[in-house]
Amino acid sequence: MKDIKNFINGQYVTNVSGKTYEKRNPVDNSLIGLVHEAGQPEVDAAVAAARAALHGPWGKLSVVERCAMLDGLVAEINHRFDDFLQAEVADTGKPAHLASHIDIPRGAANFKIFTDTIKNVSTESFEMRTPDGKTARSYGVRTPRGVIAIICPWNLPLLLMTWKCGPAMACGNTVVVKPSEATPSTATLLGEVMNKVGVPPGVYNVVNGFGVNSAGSFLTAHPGVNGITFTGETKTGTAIMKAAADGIRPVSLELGGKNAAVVFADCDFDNAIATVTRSVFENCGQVCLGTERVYVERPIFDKFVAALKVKAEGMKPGRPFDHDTKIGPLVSKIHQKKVLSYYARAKEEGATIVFGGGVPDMPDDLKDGCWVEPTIWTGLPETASVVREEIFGPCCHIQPFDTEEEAVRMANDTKYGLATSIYTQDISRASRVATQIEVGLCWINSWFLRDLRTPFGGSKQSGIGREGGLHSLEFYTELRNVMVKY
Ligand SMILES: O=C(O)C(=O)/C=C/C=C/O
Repeated sequence: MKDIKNFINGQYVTNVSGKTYEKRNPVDNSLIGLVHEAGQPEVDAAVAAARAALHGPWGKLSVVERCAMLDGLVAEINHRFDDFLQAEVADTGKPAHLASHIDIPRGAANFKIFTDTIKNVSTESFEMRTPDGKTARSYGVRTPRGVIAIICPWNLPLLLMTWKCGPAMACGNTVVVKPSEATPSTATLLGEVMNKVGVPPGVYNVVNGFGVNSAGSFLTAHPGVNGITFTGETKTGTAIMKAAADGIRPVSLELGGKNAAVVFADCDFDNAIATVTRSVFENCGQVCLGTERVYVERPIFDKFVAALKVKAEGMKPGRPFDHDTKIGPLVSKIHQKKVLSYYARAKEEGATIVFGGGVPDMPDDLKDGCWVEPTIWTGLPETASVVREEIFGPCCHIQPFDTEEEAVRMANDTKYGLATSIYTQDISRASRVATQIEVGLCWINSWFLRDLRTPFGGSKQSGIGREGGLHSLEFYTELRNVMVKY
């Protein structure tokens, strides 16, 4: 059984309270280990260590020296690929082939993109004539924002944590990470790698625990935190934004979504089916960019529904390292209960259940896992709960449309604005629709393709700010203007 501790000032520590909670494997509910819950004393210690590290050896490194150290981190994460893979799969239950193609490679790539970017960034400079006939020159200076609180989710634990740690540390900040209580292992393991490559103590800290009245709220309320970056549900984002207001701390928020796919009759049908299958069911539907609303032009509606049903039927659930496993469980019993409540709601509201809608019949040794069936609905109005609310499971509702205007109106009819995918071979229509849909990210004939230099983030209630490439500088640095007269 694992002993999952906090990582503060370069040391693995338990806590003053002695409080622990069980971390169970979502595949079969077996006990993975006990997590030592960080309380106010541990959060205070982590923030103090991060503050001290800003002014220690870390703060004295040049940007090139800092990026060289982080490149060592990239190599060590890749060297310990299997350790991260085992930890991530145990915490989440996701298929090993998914974690080994997405989660773990991105754990390293999320540092590399920023060590490549940050050391090549320049700042602006202007010259002006002064009223007394002399000259004045301005130049920009970027400095680290300070201590960054990183609150990250359970669906892509390593990916989404390093997507924030990468730019934060490359820009010279120090961090206190609060992983989801459901997935503490890879963030905690990363502490070993930080020590191995010589990242000074206090630069990277991990406090494990829950949100409300726990490590999460202690951290976001802490006056020693200079900025808060969060990926997760919109209602938690609202609470974090309120906490950040005290002390005027900036936030970078990537929140919930109710993402649409818009499929026109002229699409490459096989590509549309294959890609929508991924965007609905990948990671058991637990991807913030995933699709839960599918709009299909009427001439191909029946054909599309039938083809997606065949894909859902082929989604064999199973153990992560079984080669024929196509889909894993949800991350926890709590989340399984939430998703099944929406499955029941859809039935009550009169949905046609094309496929799924319940719990798959699993072998006895897996029956106690957090399993749900991949599910497809049709026949509901746009006002139905499963069409309006984020479920975050392997499910979607498919709605026919007759005109481009109708498709855009339905896709935009949501408080969210994270991601959309559009399927058509008419490039003019693709661009026309893509610029009308109110989201932060729009893929055409594709999904979840990621160029890490591009702006990433949500519109409306799906978030604030953009992270990626140079865009991360806005949140992870302070920009100072210096003027000299001569
Ligand atoms: O790909 C990324 O950088 C990213 O942030 C993915 C987010 C997925 C959320 O569930």
